[in-house]
Amino acid sequence: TRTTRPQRLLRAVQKNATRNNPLSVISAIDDFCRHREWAMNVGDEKGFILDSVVNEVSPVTALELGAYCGYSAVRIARLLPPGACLITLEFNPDYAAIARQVIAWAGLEDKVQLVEGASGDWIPRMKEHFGIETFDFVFLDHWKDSYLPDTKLLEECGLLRKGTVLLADNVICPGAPDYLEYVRKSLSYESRFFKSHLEYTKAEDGLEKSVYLS
Ligand SMILES: Cc1cc(-c2n[nH]c(CCNC(=O)c3cc(-c4ccc(F)cc4)cc(O)c3O)n2)ccn1
Ligand SMILES: [Mg+2]
Repeated sequence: TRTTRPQRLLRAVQKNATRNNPLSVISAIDDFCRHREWAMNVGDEKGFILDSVVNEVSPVTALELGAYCGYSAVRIARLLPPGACLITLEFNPDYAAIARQVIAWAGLEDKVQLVEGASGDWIPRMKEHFGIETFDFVFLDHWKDSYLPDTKLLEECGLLRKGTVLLADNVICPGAPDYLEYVRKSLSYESRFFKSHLEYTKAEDGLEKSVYLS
């Protein structure tokens, strides 16, 4: 096929969503993924849980690992208080190019900093490059075997503070067993599982919410 799935997803947004209307962008992507082509966005069911955690935390500084097409960046950024910002890391340049356009269509480019590159390279540079002290909220949605090493890296780089909330997607499917064991056993975290389903399917999945106790 000449176009990629992310390109077809973006076209569906530009066709069916209204500019500067984040909810219409979210709906256009969910409709596309449910009725046209499945794609690995966090989706509407887990997205509702993501929304409730973001509203509870009301983060001023937020980090997302794994932007893909920008769906969860739009879900998060639309709920941020004035002056707050989301930094989202995307490894794949093709995904990043689509995510930038989806975020712009939603009118949220002023609240989102999309950075291309690997989480392991960028996390140690967050403080000096973005002037970030600590993150209030971290959404983990990137390579599942990077969840644990990157969480340890965030700790080591002093980017977590007492009360920082980590929310991890896909802890059942595809799964992040080493991460789950770590946050559930560690005395530095208070962890809770939100049972849900893999986006747009009936397969079991869920989100793990872990509060850093320092
Ligand atoms: C900064 C940085 C960023 C990245 C990075 N950027 N973008 C990603 C994408 C990661 N996401 C997934 O792989 C993923 C997969 C599934 C899935 C797939 C197939 C199935 F059959 C069932 C489930 C479902 C999901 O919800 C997922 O999120 N990684 C990597 C490294 N460094
Ligand atoms: Mg995911």
